[in-house]
Amino acid sequence: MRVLEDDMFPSTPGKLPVLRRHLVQVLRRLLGRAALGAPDPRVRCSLALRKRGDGVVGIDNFNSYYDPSLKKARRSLLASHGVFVIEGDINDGRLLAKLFDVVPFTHVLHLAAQAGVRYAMENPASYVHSNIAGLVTLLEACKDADPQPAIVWASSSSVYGLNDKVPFTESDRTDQPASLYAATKKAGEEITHTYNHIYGLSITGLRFFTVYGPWGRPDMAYFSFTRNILQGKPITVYSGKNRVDLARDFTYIDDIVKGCLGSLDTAGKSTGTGGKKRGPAPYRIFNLGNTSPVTVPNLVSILEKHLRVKAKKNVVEMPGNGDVPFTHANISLARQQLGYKPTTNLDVGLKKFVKWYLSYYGYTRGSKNL
Ligand SMILES: NC(=O)c1ccc[n+]([C@@H]2O[C@H](COP(=O)([O-])OP(=O)(O)OC[C@H]3O[C@@H](n4cnc5c(N)ncnc54)[C@H](O)[C@@H]3O)[C@@H](O)[C@H]2O)c1
Ligand SMILES: O=C(O)[C@H]1O[C@H](OP(=O)(O)OP(=O)(O)OC[C@H]2O[C@@H](n3ccc(=O)[nH]c3=O)[C@H](O)[C@@H]2O)[C@H](O)[C@@H](O)[C@@H]1O
Repeated sequence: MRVLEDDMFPSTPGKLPVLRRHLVQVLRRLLGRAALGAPDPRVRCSLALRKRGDGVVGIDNFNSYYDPSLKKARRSLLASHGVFVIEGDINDGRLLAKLFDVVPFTHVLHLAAQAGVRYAMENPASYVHSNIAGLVTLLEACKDADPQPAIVWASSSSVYGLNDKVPFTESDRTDQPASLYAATKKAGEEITHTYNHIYGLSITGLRFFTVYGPWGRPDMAYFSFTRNILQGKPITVYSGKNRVDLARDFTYIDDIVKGCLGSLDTAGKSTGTGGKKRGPAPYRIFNLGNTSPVTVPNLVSILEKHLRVKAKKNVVEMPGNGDVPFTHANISLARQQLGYKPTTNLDVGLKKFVKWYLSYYGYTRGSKNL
């Protein structure tokens, strides 16, 4: 669905005025209060915002990092709830400028990125394209917009890198990234700080900790393990040095959504106009984790229980591929300032994921395929 084609937004007044007026009317009707984001924090945040009456427009380039049909299915789900997702790249400054020209966005929830820690060794340029160049293009559009929106965006727990002080606290050092992905997210934190400092953009960076759940990302361990286990294929379980288990502070999508909405609601206004700062604006960074790390072998056991299938495991020592041995969030700051309180443990969250997975991919319990 290409709802908003580039040429539907003439910069010359008078060109296609009727279409433009019509679009403005449609979008204004839909957008009481708008958030520009991509769809799975994206899908869930968009739906939660729509449910409470906010208007939402998304943008996604539907790249093929993983199966684009899943991305398109999310878009259909969103469309059925009145959320438009424009097919476009955040590096397209003209498209963004025209969008901001038509819609007075109050907030931007920026979740588009090249995600994945290990893929950065295969395709480093994609991280620079989306997480650095794309971020700057988006910030330029926000800085020039009138009104300037408040920005909430996804950083990553990976910025803690080789930090071994647990739990990870926002003030801990983040200058030892273990992957290019982490380095681009850390760069994003510095870049957004600059736009806050010079142009008065209100910025909130959220360090998500290994997010999982329905409609999630097929490249992530919980998702690819599920696929392989159901297909009878082996899974590779990484371990640390001397076979120490790796652990993650796995965080359920609905908890992340609550943190995102809490951030949007407390963001505070941007203070610039005409590309000039008129006063100080908030710059905030929060951990959004679950605060109870689980080892990867435990993740596998929980999946086996809900799938009712035994995994074929190959345990190999973690290759030097950008992984870190463990993550663990201190969420005191988010609790105090956003009212963030995760409530879903990994067992409950994976049960919901497995239910969605079986239904989405057409498995029926008791039949030949399961
Ligand atoms: N899932 C996690 O565990 C996790 C943890 C920490 C941070 N994050 C961050 O949260 C955000 C959402 O992550 P996700 O897991 O839903 O990933 P995802 O890959 O499912 O979502 C990112 C979306 O952005 C789109 N995109 C990428 N580059 C783009 C570009 N240049 N222009 C337009 N669209 C583009 C992709 O097509 C994709 O649909 C990302 O910023 C990610 O780095 C995720
Ligand atoms: O929290 C974050 O910031 C990061 O969380 C996840 O990264 P990661 O924790 O590596 O998530 P997975 O790829 O799902 O891996 C989870 C665990 O399983 C392990 N794993 C992964 C893949 C595999 O085949 N085998 C395996 O044992 C990893 O080493 C890791 O310990 C996301 O993929 C990143 O985009 C995100 O930024």
